[in-house]
Amino acid sequence: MTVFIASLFLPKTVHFTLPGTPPRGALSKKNEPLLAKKPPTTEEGAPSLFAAAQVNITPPITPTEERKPEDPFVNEDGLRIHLPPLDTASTGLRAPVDRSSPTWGGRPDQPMSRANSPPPPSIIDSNRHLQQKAKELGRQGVTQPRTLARSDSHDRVFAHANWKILSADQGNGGLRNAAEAAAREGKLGEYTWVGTLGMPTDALQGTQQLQDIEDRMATEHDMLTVFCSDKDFDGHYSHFCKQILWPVFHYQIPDNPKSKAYEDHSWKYYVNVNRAFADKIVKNWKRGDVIWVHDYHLLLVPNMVRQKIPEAKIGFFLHVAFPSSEVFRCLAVRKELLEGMLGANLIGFQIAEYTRHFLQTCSRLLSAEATPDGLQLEDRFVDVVSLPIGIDPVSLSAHREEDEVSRWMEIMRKRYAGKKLIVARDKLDHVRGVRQKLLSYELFLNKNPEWRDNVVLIQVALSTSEKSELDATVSDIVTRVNSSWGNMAYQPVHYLKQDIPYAQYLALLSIADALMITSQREGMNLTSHEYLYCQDGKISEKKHGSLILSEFTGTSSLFGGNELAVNPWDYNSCANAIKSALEMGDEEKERRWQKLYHAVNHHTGSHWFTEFMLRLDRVYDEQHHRDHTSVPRLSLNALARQYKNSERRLFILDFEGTLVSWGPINKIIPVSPQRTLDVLNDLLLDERNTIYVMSGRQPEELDRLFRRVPNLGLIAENGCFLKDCGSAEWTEMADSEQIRSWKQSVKNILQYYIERTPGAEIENRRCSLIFHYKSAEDYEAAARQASDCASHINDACEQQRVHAIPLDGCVLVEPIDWTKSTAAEKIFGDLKARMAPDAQHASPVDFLMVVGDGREDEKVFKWANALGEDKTVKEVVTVSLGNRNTEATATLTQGVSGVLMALQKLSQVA
Ligand SMILES: O=P(O)(O)OC[C@H]1O[C@H](O[C@H]2O[C@H](CO)[C@@H](O)[C@H](O)[C@H]2O)[C@H](O)[C@@H](O)[C@@H]1O
Repeated sequence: MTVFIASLFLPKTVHFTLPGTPPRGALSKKNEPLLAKKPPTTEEGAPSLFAAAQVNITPPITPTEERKPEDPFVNEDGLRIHLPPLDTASTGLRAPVDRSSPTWGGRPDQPMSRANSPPPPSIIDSNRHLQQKAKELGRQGVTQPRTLARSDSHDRVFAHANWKILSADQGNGGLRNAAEAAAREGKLGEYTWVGTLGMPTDALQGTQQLQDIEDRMATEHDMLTVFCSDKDFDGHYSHFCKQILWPVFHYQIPDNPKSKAYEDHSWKYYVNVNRAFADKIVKNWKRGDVIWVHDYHLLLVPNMVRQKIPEAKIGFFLHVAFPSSEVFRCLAVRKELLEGMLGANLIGFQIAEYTRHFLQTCSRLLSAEATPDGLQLEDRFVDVVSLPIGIDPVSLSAHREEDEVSRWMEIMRKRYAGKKLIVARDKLDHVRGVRQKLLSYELFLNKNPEWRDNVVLIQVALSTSEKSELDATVSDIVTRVNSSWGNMAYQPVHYLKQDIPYAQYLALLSIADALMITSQREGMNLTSHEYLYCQDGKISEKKHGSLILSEFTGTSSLFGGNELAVNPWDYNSCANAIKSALEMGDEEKERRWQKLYHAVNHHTGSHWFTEFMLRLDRVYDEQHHRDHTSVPRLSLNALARQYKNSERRLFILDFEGTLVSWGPINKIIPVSPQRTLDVLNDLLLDERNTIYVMSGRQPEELDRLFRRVPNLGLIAENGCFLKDCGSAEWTEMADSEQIRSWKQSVKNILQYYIERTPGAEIENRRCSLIFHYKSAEDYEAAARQASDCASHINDACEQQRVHAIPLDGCVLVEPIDWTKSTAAEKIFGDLKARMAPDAQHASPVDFLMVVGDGREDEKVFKWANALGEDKTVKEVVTVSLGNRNTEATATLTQGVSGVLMALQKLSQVA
C-alpha cells in the first residue's frame, strides 16, 4: 500500500549547470573561504548582520545594457534573479517551515517560462506606468533593465546542460517536515510525492532529458513528477492561485472590477493543472493505495480522482484559512471548488473555525446537509476534521546543534549587545501584515521614548510575486522610523529584503526577546512554534521570550491566551503589546512560555500526519460500510427464520417512502392505501407483535390515516409525539416551552425569506416549521434563498437547540433533542418497565425490526444495531430502502411493495 502525497511543489527540483557557469555545488564551495573570513565590521566594532549575510548569499546583480538579450540569468522582465539560499538548494539542508516562494520561472539555473498569457489589466497599467517612468529616467541619463525575450538558444542551452536533483526551496515546509517525521518514527510506510518541479519545462519538451528527470525523480526519490505547460502553470499559480484564491481565502476580496475578467481568464489553467495531477494519480493508483491531496492549489483533484476511481481512499487538507461563507460566496467558481473538495472521504482544516465555515458554506451554497461530523450528500457522506499541523521538534533540535548556528548567535549577540531584540520573518504579502507591524512599532517608539536606542526590530521579508507597491510602502516606513529615531550607532529597524540561511534563522529565533507576527489572516503560523521551541534556553542565555501573535492566525487558537494576542489593525494595542513583551517580568514570561511550549510539543507535525491518516482509515471504513452497494440484500428466508424463533417482537416502521409511496409533502394524504393497512392488521393478529409507525407528519394526520388499525403505536413529527399501542392519547415528548421560544425566532427569519420567494410557503407543524419552495415561481432563485435561509437559522438559533435541514424542495426546521431514535428509546424503555419485576434484567423483546428510507431513520438503525451488537436483543434486523449510505444491516431494492411483501410473508409464518 502506498500513500500518495499530492502537493503543488515536490520537495525536490532540478538545477542545471550551464556552460560557462560554475555548478551550484562549486559556487557554494567557492564561497566557503569567504565564510571563514571575519565578516566586515560596522563602526560599532561588531559584525553587521547585513554585511555578513551578504557574504553568505550571492548578491543580486543589477542588469546592464551590455547584457545579451538571451542571457539565461535574466528573466522575461529583464530582471536579474536572486539565487536561492545556498544551504537549502545546494546542500539539501532544511529551510524554515515557512519557505519562500520565489516568482515562478525566475531562477537562473532553471529554464525560463514560455507562458505568455495576456497579463491582467492591473499589470498592463503598472507596466505602462513603469515604461513612462523609464522614459523619464532615461531622459535623466539613468539606465533601466531591458525586457528580454526568451529565445531558441535559451532552450537549447537547457536542453543540453548537465543537471542534478536538489532540495526545492519552495513549497510547504511544514508538510514535508511532518511527512519526514512520521516516516522516521515508523508511522508512515511507503509513500510517494506527487507534484511539479516548480520550474518551467516547455524548453525541455520532447527531450530525452525530461524523460530522464522524470525517471530519476521516480526511482531515486519516490516522486511522481506532474508536467504541465508553462502557460498552464503560470495561469494556475501566478494568476488563479495567487490573485484570486490566496486573497479570498485570507478575506481579501478582489473588489476591483478588473479582477472578474482576470478570474475568468485563469480558471481554465487552474482546471488544467488539477487535471494533470488527477491523471498522474489515477495512472499510478493501485487497489489499497491512499491519496492525500494538499492545499488550495489542488482543490479540484479529489473529485477528479473520484470520478475515475469511485472506491479510492482520498483525504484532502487545506493548509490555509477557510473564510466565512459570506466571503467564499464571492468566488465565481464557488460551487466547482466545493464540489472538487467533496470528492474526498475526509477533509481536514487547521482549526475548528475553518471547518465550521466550510460546513456552513456547503450547506448554504450546495444545500448539503451539514452535521458536526461532515456533510451528507445525495449518495455519500464526507467527513471533516479540525487538526492543526505542527513542527518537527526532533529535527529542529538537531539543527540547532550545528556550529553555524552558534557562530551566528555569537555574531548577533555582540552586534546587539545591550539591546532587546524583536524578530520576525514574513512573506512580503499584504496578508502577512508586515506594514501593520512596522506602523505599530513606529507608534511604540513614538509613545515610549525610554525604549528608543534600546530595542531593535529585525524584520526578514521574503520575496513574493506581490506588487512593488507594498514593497515601497514598507521600505518608506522603515526609512521613516530609522531616520526618526536612528543615529550613527543605532538603527531601530533592520529590514532584510531577502531570505536568510537556516542557521541564521535559528540563531535569530534563539537570541530574540520577542517574536512579532501580525498576519491579517493565516492558516496556522509555524514560525511561532519554531520560535517557542528555540526559546528553551538550551543553546542561548535568552529564554522564554514573549510571543506577540495576531489573533487571526490558526496558531492563536491553540495557545489559550498565553501569547500576547493582538488585532493587527489596532496599532495602539499592538504598540502596547510590544511594551508588555519587553517589560514582562521573568516569572510571568516563564509561566506563559511553559504553556505555549507544551502546546507546541503536543501538536507536532508527526502527530498531525499520523492522526489524519488514522482518521482517514476510520472514516473510509465507516463510509464504505454504509455504502448501500456493500450492504447485503435482505434475505427473506433468514428473516422468516428469525421471526419464527422469537417470542416477543417489536417493529418500528417508517411511513412515507417505506409503507406508502411519498405523498405531496405539504399536503395531507387524502386516502389511506388499503394494502398497507391490511398488512399491518395481519401482523397485529399475532399478540407477540408490537408495531410502531414513525413519521414526520402531525399526530392528527396519523390518527386519521391509521384509525382502522387498532393497537398500532405511532410516532409523529419525527419523535416529538408518541402514542402507545392501544392508547387513545398522545404524549408530547418535546418541551413545548422550548419549541414555542425557537419557533418565534425562526418564524421571523422565515418571514424575511418568504417575502423574497414568490410561490414559496411556510408549513407550521406543532414542533417543526417547513419552508416549501417546490412551487416557487423561480425554482433556482428560491433554492438559493432556501440555502441562505437554512444557514441563517443555523447561525442565529444554534443556542436554541434547533436546526434547519435543506431537503429536496424544502427546508425543515426541527428540534435537535427529539428524534425518531429518542422516541424509539422511550418505547423500548416503557416496554421494559412493564415487564415483571423478576424479569427486569431481560430484554422486553427478542426480535427487533426497523425499516426506513430517510435521513431520520438512520438514527433509529444505529440505535437498534447497538442493541443487537451488545446482545441486549437477540435478533435485530435494520433495513434501508434508499440509495444513500446507510447504517442499516440490510437493503431492500423493491421499494414499498418489497416491504409490504416481506411483512406479509412474516404474517403468514406459522
Ligand atoms: O505560497 P504558496 O506556494 O502558494 O503556498 C502557500 C503557503 O503554504 C505554506 O503555508 C501554509 O501551510 C502552513 C503549514 O500548514 C501554514 O502554517 C500556513 O499558515 C499556510 O499558509 C507555506 O509554509 C507558505 O510558505 C506558503 O506561502
